[in-house]
Amino acid sequence: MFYYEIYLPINILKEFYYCSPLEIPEGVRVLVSFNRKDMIGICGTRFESAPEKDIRYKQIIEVLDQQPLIDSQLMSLAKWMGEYYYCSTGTACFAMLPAWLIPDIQAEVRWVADDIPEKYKELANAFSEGQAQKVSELRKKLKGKPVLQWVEKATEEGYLELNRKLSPKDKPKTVNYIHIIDKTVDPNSLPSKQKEALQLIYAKSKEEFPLAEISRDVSYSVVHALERKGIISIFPRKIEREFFRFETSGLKKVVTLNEEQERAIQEILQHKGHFQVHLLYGITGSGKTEVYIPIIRSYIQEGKGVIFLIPEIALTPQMVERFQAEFGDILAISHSQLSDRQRLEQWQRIAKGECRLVIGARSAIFSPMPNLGLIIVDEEHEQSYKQENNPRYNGRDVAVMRGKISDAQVILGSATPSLESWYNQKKGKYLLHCLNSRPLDIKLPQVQIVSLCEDYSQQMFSDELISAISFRLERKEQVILFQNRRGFSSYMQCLKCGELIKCPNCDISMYYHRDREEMQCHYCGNTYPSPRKCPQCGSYSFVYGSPGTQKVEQTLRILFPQARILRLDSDSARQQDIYKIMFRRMKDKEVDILLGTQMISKGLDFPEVTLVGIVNADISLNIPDFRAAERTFQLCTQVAGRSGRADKEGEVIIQTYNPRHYAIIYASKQDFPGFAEEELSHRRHLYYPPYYRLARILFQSADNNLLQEEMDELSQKVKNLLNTFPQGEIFLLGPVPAPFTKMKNLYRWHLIIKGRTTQSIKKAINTVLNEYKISSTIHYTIDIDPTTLM
Ligand SMILES: Nc1ncnc2c1ncn2[C@@H]1O[C@H](COP(=O)(O)OP(=O)(O)OP(=O)(O)O)[C@@H](O)[C@H]1O
Ligand SMILES: [Zn+2]
Repeated sequence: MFYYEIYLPINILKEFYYCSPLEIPEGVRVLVSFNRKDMIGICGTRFESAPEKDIRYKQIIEVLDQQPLIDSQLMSLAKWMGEYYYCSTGTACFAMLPAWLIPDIQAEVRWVADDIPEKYKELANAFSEGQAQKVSELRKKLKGKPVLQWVEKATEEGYLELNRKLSPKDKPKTVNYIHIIDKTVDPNSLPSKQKEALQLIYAKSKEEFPLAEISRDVSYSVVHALERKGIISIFPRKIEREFFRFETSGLKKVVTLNEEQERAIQEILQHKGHFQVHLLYGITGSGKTEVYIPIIRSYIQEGKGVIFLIPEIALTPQMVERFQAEFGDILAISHSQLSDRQRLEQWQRIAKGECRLVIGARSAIFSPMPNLGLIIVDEEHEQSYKQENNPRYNGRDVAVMRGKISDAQVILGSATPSLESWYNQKKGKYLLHCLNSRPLDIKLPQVQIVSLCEDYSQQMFSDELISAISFRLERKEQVILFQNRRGFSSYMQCLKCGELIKCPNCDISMYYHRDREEMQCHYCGNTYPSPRKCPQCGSYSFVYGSPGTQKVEQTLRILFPQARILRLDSDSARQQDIYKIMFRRMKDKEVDILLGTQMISKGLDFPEVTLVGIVNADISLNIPDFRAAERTFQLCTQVAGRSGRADKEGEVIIQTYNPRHYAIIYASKQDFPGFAEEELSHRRHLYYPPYYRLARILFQSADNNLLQEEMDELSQKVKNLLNTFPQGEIFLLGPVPAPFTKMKNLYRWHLIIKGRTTQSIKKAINTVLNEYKISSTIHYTIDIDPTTLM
């Protein structure tokens, strides 16, 4: 008998062992029984004898694969994640696999084929004519047989039909099409709206096309009127969900690299073939992509695999487009629009070595790429690399670890590197490569800081910004305005009694969204119609909080009635494909002013944008978080970098109530090294990262009294904890109520641990969790290297 550690998809930090007479390779799926329920797990380490003598181990019920789905390198990575992030190795393993590979044991299957091949005879016999059965029932009937393996294969081969709970993306999609019946009608004979619509339809010069193509310009009722007149028909058509592609010209861009780019490529390729982390610091618009491409090509030519991480695929179409043109078929694009089925297919193509380059957001770091040689993390400072639910990992840090395990080269690139990476470079752990200028002698934009303090209190736009916008509009150039707050206003308060409209679940003021006339909680998503009168005193007059993009848009439309304005934030982004549309309209110069939240801060490269205005730079500065200055510097520098990227000289105006804040001053000079110097000295004095490591234990409960009692007790115990460490080895903050004291109906407290080393942090966490028995009714989560402490 052999004994195996099995990794289960549950977050219990404990080892689970099962036995089997078979020799099972590490990394294959197995079926086991856990708490009397069938569960799929991943097979781990094998032992020749029982880990503990007096325990009777349960047998592994079924082995699902011959070959490991998780290779030894990814398995080492999963184990490291388990150790480092305090998640179970199982949750880490399952984060690496496409959902389709995790069979639903409660699903129903039906025999659908007419013939029965020899190999499935037994399986087919277990079905009565046309009847559906649960996989678990089949297992009972066919005891000891590889039922799950059969079911998976027979489904694949079309003998069985598995009733999966399909995600919406897997369901076939139906869209309305327009079919032109009568091509001879004179549009002028129709009422004006119908006339315009028909002109548009005829102009398509296609007999059939999706209604969506004209739905921006024509209302449905008008189209419907044409249908009633028998000129056109509207019919639904099932369409394949197409694989996500951006239209590309297909033309490779040819650039002559400048000296700095050449040097960076040379320096990096000197270390080719081995683990080494490189930090590519290049100012905005310096052409980092052109540095990545030859390095990637050089790896691919040698038959090695490359993983390229970007923060959010939908927000970086220009990058994807460039890569598509350059690498074509060997490129796999991993993004959230893929259906489970497509994700599986792509995963298989990568594992087979058909795709040598993967581009995707953080989870692409788990791609089963054989012979991995290079990992690139673009915009490595981005918070979106952090996963905020289990396993709570940071894609950038996992990338570095995967590079180490696979002996691959790692490049972290940014115009505003994280202080962690900058510090590692200063210590010599990472190698630094700089791009200090834009190619073709293109100058950085002129930046002006405008103080809102005296002259403009209460005003959204300064005279400086207004006249700069007018100037650019006159010259038919484009403007980007940045306001990092969505909605209309940050709160709504009764003028008479002071009642603030709060979220009942979270006890936080709700945002007012004028477009939908509703109040929204930006933390839990709760919404309700905005009140006409105060729910407390019945008065009809309200004051509104700080303006969001909707309010800015309203003001802009009054100030510049002629301008074509496009607002882009996650409210407007709900309309499908809005980002793609924005991209095209900006390129075709159908937009004069693009207004948006941080969604527009990344990677945009439009040659006609010559003015960037930051409406209020203080939004991110006022958050009570030690990263506030860093975030503000990053956002301001990145947005400012969208201006003047081609031959027309650019300009930036930053409006702020903190004109002398170092984050804003350094951002106005695009001086990252200067900012880093100053910020690092603050961090050192306050024992924050990168000098100390940070961990946060968040305690939550629906019962506030119970939570408080437990936390009082914990703070007594925690006092002793400090004495078990040498002085300065760790620092503890709390337990105290978290800045958001209540969220989604749960009360929240946290304990923040700062430690000089990972080991000290671990020791402290283990003591708190294992020795200070905290009531099991209190839910806790551990966040290592948290990006937010709210
Ligand atoms: N050597 C070069 N000659 C001419 N144009 C170049 C050269 N290198 C890059 N470019 C162009 O400069 C623009 C900016 O390049 P890229 O988008 O790679 O910059 P980046 O460093 O990623 O900037 P950001 O961090 O601001 O997104 C692109 O349009 C790119 O095609
Ligand atoms: Zn809420």
